[in-house]
Amino acid sequence: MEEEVEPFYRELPKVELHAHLTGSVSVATMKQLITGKPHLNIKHSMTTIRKGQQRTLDECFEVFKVLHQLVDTEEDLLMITKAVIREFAEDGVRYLELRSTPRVETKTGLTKRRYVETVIEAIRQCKEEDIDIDVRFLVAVDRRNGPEVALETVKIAEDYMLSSDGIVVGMDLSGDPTIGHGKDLLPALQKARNCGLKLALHMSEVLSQKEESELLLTLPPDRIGHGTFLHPEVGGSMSLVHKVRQQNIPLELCLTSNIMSKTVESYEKHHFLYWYQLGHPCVLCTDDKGVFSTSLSQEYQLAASTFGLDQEAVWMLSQQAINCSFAPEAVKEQLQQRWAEYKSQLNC
Ligand SMILES: CNc1ncnc2c1ncn2[C@@H]1O[C@H](COP(=O)(O)O)[C@@H](O)[C@H]1O
Ligand SMILES: [Zn+2]
Repeated sequence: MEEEVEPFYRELPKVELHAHLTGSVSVATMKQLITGKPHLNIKHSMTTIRKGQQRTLDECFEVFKVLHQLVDTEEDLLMITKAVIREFAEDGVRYLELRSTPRVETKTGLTKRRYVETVIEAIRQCKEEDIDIDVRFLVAVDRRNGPEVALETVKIAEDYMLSSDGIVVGMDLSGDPTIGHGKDLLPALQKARNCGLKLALHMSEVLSQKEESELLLTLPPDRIGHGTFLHPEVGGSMSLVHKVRQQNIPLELCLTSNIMSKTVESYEKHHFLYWYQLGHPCVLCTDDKGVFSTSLSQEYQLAASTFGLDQEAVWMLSQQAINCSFAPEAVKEQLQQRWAEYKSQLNC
C-alpha cells in the first residue's frame, strides 16, 4: 500500500486534523498488541479493513471495540500513541491534532485522567526525541455515553487545557452517529466552548442527522467532521449549507473512511467536490488510518487523481489546512514559513 504513493505526496508537508488515536494504530503495532495478548484470541481480520473491502459503519464500531480490548493499560497507550505520531511524521505530516476518548479500565487501573495524562506524556516524549511534528490533543466525547459523561469529559479537557502547555486545545464529538442525540450534549459542548476549548464535531456523517446538525451549528463548532449529508443533493438542506458557509466552518474530509464505511458510494461521488468547488475550506484527513489501511499522503493522491488536481492545487489544499488548525497564531506562522520553503524546493 505504502509504495503506491508517489514521492510528491509523501514529501508534501501535511497537516492532519482528524485522526482518532485508536483507529490510527498501524498493522505493525496491532500485530505487536495481538501477540502480547494471545488470550484475547483476536485475529487480524478483526482489526483492519483492507483496500477494496468495505464494512458498514456499524461493523466499523465493532472493530473499535476489539481495538479497545487490545489497548487497556497505560503502557499500551503510551506505546500506540508514540507509534502513531512517528508514523504520521514519517508520512510527511508536520502538524497533527490527535483525538481520543478517555476510557476507564478497571482491571488495569486505567482512569480517564491517567488516560489523558498518558497521551500528553507520549506527545512530550516524541517532542524530546525531536520527531519532526507538532502534535496537539483533542479530548473526545463519545456520543453514546450521554450528557453526564460529556460534562465530565469537558471538565477533564478544561483542566488539561490549562496544565498541558498548549497540548490540549479542544474537543471532539464522535462515536456511532446512529446512537444518541446532539441536543442532549449541547450544554456540555457550550460549556467547553465558553472555557476556550475549540470544537471539532462529527456532523451529518449519516443521513438522519439534519435536525441535529442545525442545532450543533448554533454553537457554532470550529470545524466539522465529515459533513457528508449537509447539502441538499444528498438529503441535507440549503439552510445547513448557508450556515456552514456564512460562518466559514472548515470541513474535515476523509475520503477512504467514507467509502470503506459505505456512507459515500465512490471516490467520484465524494462531497469533497461539492465544497471544493464552492471555494469552502476543505481539509483532507485520514480519520482512522489503521482501520481503513490508508495514509494522509495517500488521501492527497486519491483526491488529486479523482478530482484532477494539479500539484499547485494540491499544495494549496495542504497549505490552507494550516489556518484551519487549532494551533496558536505564532505556530501557524512558523508552519506557513516552512510550507513556503518546501514549495520553493519542490518547484510546484
Ligand atoms: C468511521 N467514522 C467514525 N465516526 C464516528 N466516530 C468515530 C469514527 N471513527 C472513529 N470514531 C471514534 O473514535 C473512537 C476510536 O478512537 P479512540 O478510542 O477515541 O482513540 C471510536 O470508538 C469512535 O468513538
Ligand atoms: Zn472521525
